[in-house]
Amino acid sequence: MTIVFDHVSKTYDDGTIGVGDVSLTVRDGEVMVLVGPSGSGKTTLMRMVNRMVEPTSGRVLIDGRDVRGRDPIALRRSIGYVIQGGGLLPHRTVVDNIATIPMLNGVGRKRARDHAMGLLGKVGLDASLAGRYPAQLSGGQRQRVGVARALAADARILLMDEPFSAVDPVVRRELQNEVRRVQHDFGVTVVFVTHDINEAFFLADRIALLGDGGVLEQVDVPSRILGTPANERVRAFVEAGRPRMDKGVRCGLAV
Ligand SMILES: Nc1ncnc2c1ncn2[C@@H]1O[C@H](COP(=O)(O)OP(=O)(O)OP(=O)(O)O)[C@@H](O)[C@H]1O
Repeated sequence: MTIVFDHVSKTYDDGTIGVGDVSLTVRDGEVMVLVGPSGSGKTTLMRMVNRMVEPTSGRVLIDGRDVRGRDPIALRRSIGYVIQGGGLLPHRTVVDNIATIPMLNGVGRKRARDHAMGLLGKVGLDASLAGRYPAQLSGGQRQRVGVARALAADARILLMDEPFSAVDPVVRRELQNEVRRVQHDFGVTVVFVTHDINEAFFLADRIALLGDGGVLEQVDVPSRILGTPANERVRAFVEAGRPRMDKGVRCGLAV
C-alpha cells in the first residue's frame, strides 16, 4: 500500500512542534526508514498513519484514501504496529497474543490460533514456544512475537517504532534480516523508526532523514544519503553514527 504524507504538521497542545511541514511518499512494498536525532518527530510522523496522532494540518493518504475518513479502531487493527519490547499482553500466551487481533476482527478462535501457529515459523520461532507467556521469552523472541502479531491480521502496512533498540547486536541483526525477509515474503509496506543510522542503512530501501523542528532534511536511497548528503546537518548526522574505523585502527595500534 502507498502512504502519502501531504504537507502534514503537528503542534502539540503545549506549543511543541512535533512535525514541521512534511511531504513524503512511502511506496507500495518499500521499507522506508525514518531516522533523525531525538525529538525530530519520527514517532509523531509515523503515528499519523494509524491515527494515534492527528495532524494539525495536512493529510495522510493510504492508497489515495484520507485516513481521517476511517474509523480509528478499524484502521489500527488493519495496520501492524511493533514497538520496543513487542508490546505483548503479559497474561496471554504467545499463540493467543498473535491470535488476538484476528479474533477481535471476527475470525473464529480455532482458525485464528491455527494461523498464529503458522506465523510462528515465519518469524523464526519454534512452535514449542506457543504456550509460553511473554515473561518466559528472551527479548529477541518477544520482538519476533510482536512481528508475528502485527502480521496476523493480514496487515499490508507495518509500523515499527525502534523495535529492536533493547536487544543485543547479534540478535538485532537477525531481527533486521527477519524484517527484510518478512517484507519480501508478505510484500508489506514498512515504516521503521530508528535513531541508528547503521540500522537505517541496513534495512532501508529509502531513508527519510528528519532534523530538529520536525523538518525533512533528505529522502533518498542509503547510498545517496551517504554519498551526497543534502546539507551539512545530514552529513554530520551520518558521520556521527558511522563506525569510526580510523579511530579503531589507531586504538588497536596504540595497545
Ligand atoms: N504528547 C506530546 N505533548 C507535547 N510534546 C510532545 C508530545 N509527544 C511528543 N512531543 C514532542 O514532539 C517532538 C517530537 O517527538 P517525537 O517523539 O515524535 O520525536 P522522535 O524523533 O520520535 O524522538 P526519539 O528519537 O527521542 O524517540 C519532541 O520535541 C517531543 O518532546
